[in-house]
Amino acid sequence: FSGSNALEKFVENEEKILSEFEVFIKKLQDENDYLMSKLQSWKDEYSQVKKDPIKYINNPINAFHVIKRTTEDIDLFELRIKKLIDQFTSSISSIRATNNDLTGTVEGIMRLQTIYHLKTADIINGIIDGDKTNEKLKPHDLFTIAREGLKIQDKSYFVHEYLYHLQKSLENNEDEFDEVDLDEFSEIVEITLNSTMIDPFDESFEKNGAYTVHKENVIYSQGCRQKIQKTPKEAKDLKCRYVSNSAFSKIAPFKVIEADHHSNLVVFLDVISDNEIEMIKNISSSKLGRGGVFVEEKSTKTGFSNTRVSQISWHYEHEHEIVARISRRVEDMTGLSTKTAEPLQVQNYGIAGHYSLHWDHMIWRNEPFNLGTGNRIATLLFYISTVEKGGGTIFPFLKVYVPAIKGSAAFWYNLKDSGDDDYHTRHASCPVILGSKWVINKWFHEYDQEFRRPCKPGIYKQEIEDEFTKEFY
Ligand SMILES: O=C(O)CCC(=O)C(=O)O
Ligand SMILES: [Fe+2]
Repeated sequence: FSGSNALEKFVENEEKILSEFEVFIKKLQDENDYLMSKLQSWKDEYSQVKKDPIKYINNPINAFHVIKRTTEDIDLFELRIKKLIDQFTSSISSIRATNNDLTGTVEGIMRLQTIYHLKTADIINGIIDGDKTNEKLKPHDLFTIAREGLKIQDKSYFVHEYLYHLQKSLENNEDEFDEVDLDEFSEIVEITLNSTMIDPFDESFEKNGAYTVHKENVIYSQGCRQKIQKTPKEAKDLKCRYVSNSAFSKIAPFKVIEADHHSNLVVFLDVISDNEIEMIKNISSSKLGRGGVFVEEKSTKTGFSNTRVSQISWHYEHEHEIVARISRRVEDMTGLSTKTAEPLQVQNYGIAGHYSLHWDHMIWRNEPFNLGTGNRIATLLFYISTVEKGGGTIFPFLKVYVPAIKGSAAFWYNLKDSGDDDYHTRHASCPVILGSKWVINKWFHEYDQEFRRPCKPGIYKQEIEDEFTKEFY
């Protein structure tokens, strides 16, 4: 569920699963014939018993037969059926989705609801952020969503809503009762009623203890809903221009839109072709795997988290000519050296895939966060697909929303020219509502940029407790 590339495989696999299911049913039918004939001979034998049961059982051979029929013979039937089921299970085990995929997809739907304020009633009717699709949720779907929702933190508000709609449809349509296990249903209702509900649409910041987290979530939602924008006055000095940072780009300058002067955030247009994009996607497809994040404060321990739902792959210049070509281009675009940069990172987002607010640079300088060649001074982010709905990159503290448009690229400095953290560059990849999102990241390090971006004196701070924290949190 975490990448659209992987999701496409599910669709291909569904056809294979269908045909395996057909094979299985055919085998069950054959088995049915065999069992019917076995049943008949058992009945024939039993008709002997019925004539005179006491006389029958007093013969030790008959006694043996009764016992055998009701032990080993039954075991053999069970074994035959179990073997068929096992065969079916193993034939689809590597191509079916997992329970984890199911929970992840439900979590994705609820994430879209939380961030984009999508109403449960609309989702049930197939209305996705105002777009009427023909896909509706059936009562049993509501049951599954509610059950899976209970496994996810802070989603009891939606679980409650799905259950309410399920209850209503059960009342109106008696037939559907069969499809829902009512014992399990009442258990879920009870658990939900006993859990604390957090209203995801509550935008007041004064929340019981969870002040910072809550405020950050509200900012994330407001940013993705494009409610955080520069005023015309703040935007008045931003221009569109051509840049040429190298001999090559003097001949073919790049088109650039200035998005924010503070972090030199700019958006390049038409900097990677469809053909190049296809090549990149081809080399990454087989390498993509779930992207991780640091999971513990002040530790380099990484793991999977619902704050980053995407698949990534890394590519070195020697791997393929296209990687080297893009690496040369990023130097031309930015005027920075790639000598100390990280390999290209391709990232593919899946259902409601996103990357919540974060900084790209390391906010701790000491071991083990020292990258060896300085911190991540700048980021270049290519958009290699146009996302139908959602999926833009937000910089809420710069009041910038960059839409995901195929062929464009965002560039910004994570560090001030003093080398200090620029906390205002905190950014996020908004959840994809409709469509699929692919990006390429290039992270530049500080070393080797000495003459390209000379440093200036500044105050070096170890901790985040600076003016940014005071200003926003
Ligand atoms: O995909 C995006 O829009 C942002 C990705 C990002 O911030 C990252 O990978 O660090
Ligand atoms: Fe980032």
